Amino acid sequence: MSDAILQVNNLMMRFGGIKALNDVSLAVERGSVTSLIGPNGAGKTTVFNCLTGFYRATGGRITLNANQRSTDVIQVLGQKIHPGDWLHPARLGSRIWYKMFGGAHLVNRAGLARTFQNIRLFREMSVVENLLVAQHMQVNRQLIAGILNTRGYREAENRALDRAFYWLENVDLVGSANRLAGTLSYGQQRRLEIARAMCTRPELICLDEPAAGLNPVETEALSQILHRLRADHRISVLLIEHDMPMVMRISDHIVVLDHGDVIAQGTPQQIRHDPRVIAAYLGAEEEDDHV
Ligand SMILES: Nc1ncnc2c1ncn2[C@@H]1O[C@H](COP(=O)(O)OP(=O)(O)OP(=O)(O)O)[C@@H](O)[C@H]1O
Repeated sequence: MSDAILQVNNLMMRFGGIKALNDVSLAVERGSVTSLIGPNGAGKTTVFNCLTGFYRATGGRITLNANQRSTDVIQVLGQKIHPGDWLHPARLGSRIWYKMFGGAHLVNRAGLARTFQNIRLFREMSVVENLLVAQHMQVNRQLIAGILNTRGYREAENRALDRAFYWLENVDLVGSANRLAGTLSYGQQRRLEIARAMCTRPELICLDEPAAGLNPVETEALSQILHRLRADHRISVLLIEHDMPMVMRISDHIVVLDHGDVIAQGTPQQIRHDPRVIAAYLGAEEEDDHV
């Protein structure tokens, strides 16, 4: 039986006249690694941006089933108010509420975290500070509690520190905890981004090209981390990646986008031999060289 942590139905995204996403439907099974692949400009990052609230989708439905509840992502990001809503006070009230207080933070709180194609760390902060900042939504932030240094405040701070070191250990960065994030190697910064996302306690993590710019040793270390996220922590992973050997090795399910449409989905074995994928993404005559 299907147990999808993320269900995307008929997602559409337009930028003026450009249709970045036409009609995208996909599902991420709980505890799986699902990869989103496709040629440059296919719409992969746009899907991530719609999932995480960086863009407000033009149409479709996104349902996140995490933290023991179902979240309508498009609703919590805040939708336009339509004239018909005035006839339904409850719906109108909810729309006004999410217009005022909704946003990407609610998607994160519902159990989804992401990393970016271009690394976005606080470069002038230490590694551990980057992880503490990520937790500010969960930590007791009351000004008075901080000034009085109450027991509750200290306990919350200690828990945040424990969680930061827990994830630093998982991504093999404990030894660099006090270094400035900007001084880490590229591979280390990528791993720190994953640790930072994990500090927000997601059940689904969306990684945008985490292997970009990594050497083979770093790529292997990254694959191991993703394997542990799933095996040891039951985290579901949605991955955008151009490194085909890695995608084929670690994915349970692959979704292929081209020009804003899903042109194929299936197991790595099925995708490897799908003629539409080969034609659109890899070049039919170069099949053996790339996959
Ligand atoms: N903010 C934006 N404004 C206008 N067009 C955009 C915007 N964001 C994306 N697009 C367009 O949407 C299409 C899909 O872009 P997207 O970045 O999602 O592709 P991608 O599959 O992630 O590509 P890549 O593999 O190169 O990162 C492209 O034609 C792009 O130019």
